[in-house]
Amino acid sequence: MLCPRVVAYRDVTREVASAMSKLASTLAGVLAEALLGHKNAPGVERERFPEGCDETTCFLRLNRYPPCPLLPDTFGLVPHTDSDFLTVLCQDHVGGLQLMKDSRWVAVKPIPGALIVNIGDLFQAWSNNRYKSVEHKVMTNATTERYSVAYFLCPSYDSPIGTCREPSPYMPFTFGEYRRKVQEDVKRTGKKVGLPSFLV
Ligand SMILES: O=C(O)CCC(=O)C(=O)O
Ligand SMILES: [Fe+2]
Repeated sequence: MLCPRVVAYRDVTREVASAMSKLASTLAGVLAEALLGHKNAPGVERERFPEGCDETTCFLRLNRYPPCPLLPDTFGLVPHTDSDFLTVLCQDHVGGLQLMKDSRWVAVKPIPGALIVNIGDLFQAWSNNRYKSVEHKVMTNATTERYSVAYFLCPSYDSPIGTCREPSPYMPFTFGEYRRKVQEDVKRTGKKVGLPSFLV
């Protein structure tokens, strides 16, 4: 039998996941429509976009960043882009998230109750680069532990990512092929190459 505290956490997690999931798919549908210029274009219905995403393929991650008093400027998370369609992020009051804007790192100020939405690599590919996968990182705090919760909107591994309009600057690929290539590139070069590996 689960203890009452575990049950309470599980129920809260379920509620948070369900709210973030609704928000992520609604936003993805709206952003797709904005590019296609009309609702329910052939093969792209707001409720169905992105195809292949459901509760078995998307996931929620709890990030914990312990305080780091000895070394200032330590990464909690190294600079990266997310390998999904989009990410809905909830951060606590501590701060530390930064994103790349106009070649400079900009701190994302925590606002109580606000969610952050980051475009991921798959949306950049599908949109033919109209939407940009944002590079971001997390810096640790010397004295205070930080938490964030991230919901990743991703499809099944066999889902083709496709494009909003041909010709696409990218070769056709499935999410599984993308993930494998990212891992291969990391092993080979020490870092994620991402979409440039799929340019035509
Ligand atoms: O903790 C954060 O604010 C960012 C988390 C993140 O970028 C990730 O989980 O991919
Ligand atoms: Fe991220």
